[in-house]
Amino acid sequence: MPAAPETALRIALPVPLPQAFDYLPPAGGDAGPDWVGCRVRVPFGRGDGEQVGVVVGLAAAVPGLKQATARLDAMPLLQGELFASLRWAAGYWQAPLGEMLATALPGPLRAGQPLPESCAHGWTATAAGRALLGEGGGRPGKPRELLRALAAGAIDEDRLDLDQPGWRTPMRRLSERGLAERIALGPPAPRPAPPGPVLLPGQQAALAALAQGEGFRPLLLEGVTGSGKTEVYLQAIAEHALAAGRQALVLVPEIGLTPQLLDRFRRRLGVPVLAMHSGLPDGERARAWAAMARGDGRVLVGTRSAVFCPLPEAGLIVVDEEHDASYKQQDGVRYHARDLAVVRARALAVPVVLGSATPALETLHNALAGRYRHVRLDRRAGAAKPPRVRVVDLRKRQLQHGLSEELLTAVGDCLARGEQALVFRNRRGYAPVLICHDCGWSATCRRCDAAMTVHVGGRRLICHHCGARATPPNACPDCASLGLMPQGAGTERIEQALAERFPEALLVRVDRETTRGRDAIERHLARLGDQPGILVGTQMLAKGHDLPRLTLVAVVGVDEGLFSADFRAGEKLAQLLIQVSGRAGRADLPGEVVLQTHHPDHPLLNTLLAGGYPAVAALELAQREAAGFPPYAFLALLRVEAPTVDAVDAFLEDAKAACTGHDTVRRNGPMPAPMARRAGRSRGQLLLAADRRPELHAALDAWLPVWRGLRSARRVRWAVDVDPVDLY
Ligand SMILES: Nc1ncnc2c1ncn2[C@@H]1O[C@H](COP(=O)(O)OP(=O)(O)OP(=O)(O)O)[C@@H](O)[C@H]1O
Ligand SMILES: [Zn+2]
Repeated sequence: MPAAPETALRIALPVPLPQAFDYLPPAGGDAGPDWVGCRVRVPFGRGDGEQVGVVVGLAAAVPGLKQATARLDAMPLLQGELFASLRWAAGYWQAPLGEMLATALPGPLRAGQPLPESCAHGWTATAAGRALLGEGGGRPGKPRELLRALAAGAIDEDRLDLDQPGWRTPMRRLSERGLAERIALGPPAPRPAPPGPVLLPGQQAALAALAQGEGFRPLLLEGVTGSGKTEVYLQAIAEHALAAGRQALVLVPEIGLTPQLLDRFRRRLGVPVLAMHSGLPDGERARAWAAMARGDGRVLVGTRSAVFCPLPEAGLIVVDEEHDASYKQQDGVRYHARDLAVVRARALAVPVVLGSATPALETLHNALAGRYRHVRLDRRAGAAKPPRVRVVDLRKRQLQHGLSEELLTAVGDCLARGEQALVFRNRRGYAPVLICHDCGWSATCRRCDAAMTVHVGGRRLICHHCGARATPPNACPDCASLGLMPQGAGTERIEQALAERFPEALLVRVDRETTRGRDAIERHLARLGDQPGILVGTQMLAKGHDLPRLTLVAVVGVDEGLFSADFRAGEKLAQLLIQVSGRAGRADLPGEVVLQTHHPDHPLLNTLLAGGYPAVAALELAQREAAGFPPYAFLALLRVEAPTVDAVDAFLEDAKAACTGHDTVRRNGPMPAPMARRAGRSRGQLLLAADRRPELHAALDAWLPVWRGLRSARRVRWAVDVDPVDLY
């Protein structure tokens, strides 16, 4: 009888439990250091349940341990800097290590599939296949059709997916008969990279800041829209990655990863540029991950989760639009991709560029404190001039579906010049609320503390928080009056109003209703092309695409943002206004921005108009400091939800009572969440704040285990959000 193994594998599993689990190695295996970082399949839970986990260490074997079923990697999949950074991330964002590691892996790897080959594959006709083609290609049918397609040369599998749907089965038949074979396609030949423009002094200063010194070099590149930040990224990649034989990672916000951008990178860099975003099939994402892990991939451009890519030969990390909220994951493991990117750059000892026209106040604060180098690009590159801004005072004005006569005239003039206008309204639907003109009743969601949005010209009510739908009543349920009226205007109503006023004009609406799927924005914009016309849309249009004929941006409904309770509201509103305004006049045509408001004297608007974003940032920073908010304090939010408010309150009371010691950490609450009911569940929270980050983390490390053990925790769902971006 073989001796029982003395060493067990310590395995992190993707389950919401803080601890790792010990297993014996699979039959015939000896646990040793070469297992660490490899995936294993293990029995877990009841019956024949299984999980794929990652070996995170070794432990002494004790009697009664179960045995792992299989080792899935011969070589560690997670190692070195990436493994260390993920451990750090799990600790920082208070996530179980197993969940953090699972979050970091593309789907197929999480499910236990082998690391895919990093090169693309294709199919080609064999000699026998070509001989058969010479004789006519055999019997008619799908296999013959495919074989004919291969006559001209190998076709890669991505292409086949596009052009020959359902090709795999007939191709297998061809391959079984020895007529076609699968081949690895080598990397495409490098193309000569065309030289970029001569850099402006600001751009040169940015590159010089990166070139200066060694190791970790964080740079805040604060450049107004169109000032040439992307040009800086491109040259920095060429210099610090490609010319040095190293890799570059570029993070972009979800809506910023446009085909236009990828195309620009590919053309200018002359090497293959891998992409990673939510629109790609899982297999493709795993392949990009594998290519970077093996060092075959040189440049990866991706959204939030691309921050988890292995960078064994890292040379540079870029985070574009670093202030963008989409870098923060809002459920599951609530990590922040920008912050992790900076941590990784430090661990990798490489430069990192954080670029934005409107930097997050946290980032700006780091730059002002001297922790980051800071280069400003104050002017647009090329011929484009900054747009002229006009504020339209709405007080006592007649409005047509939320639009003032000034705004409509400006749109009309723009169309008459043969140019394009963007009417921006960050609210989809027909109207934000349906009210009774006689008694003030309004239609609210039965399951949420929120008004229902009016859609389809008033024929449907939809809750934007839980998706509930309802038919509007014919009469007011409270007073039976027939005077029910949609109040305010969303994109749908604005589109209608514009169509009435400009019946001849080409109108394109871009919001979540009209734009499903990744390519939908592209298709909308292609429909508009270079013709005169009007775009109506939400935030989706705030950045990304270059629209050279767009000269007017009209902003409708900024006032909600001026009076929000959210401590970040001012920052967010200023960022949005600047991003949207930046769409006007990007080429040689001058741009104009029209801003409608009932509060033309609001300090935020005045500061923005007089001093731009830097002035707003200074104002907001002073307010944050006075109020003890980030970046001058560090926050963690305990979020709780349950079917009943009693369960929520009971847990929060217990959790707060368990917050012992750590007196420098302020406990605010328990209190209801700003939206106290959502989708039929009650929501509450406890806000923790500290002046120093280590104090906050020490408290969390002490309290979380206690919270987990509370009886009242069983009746609720709860999560800790470290550095929450919003308090909802
Ligand atoms: N040094 C330069 N000389 C001439 N043209 C330039 C220069 N740098 C950038 N440009 C051009 O100016 C335009 C804006 O540049 P770029 O896209 O790099 O700016 P950006 O700051 O990244 O823009 P955005 O804020 O939209 O992300 C582009 O058409 C670009 O080709
Ligand atoms: Zn609802």
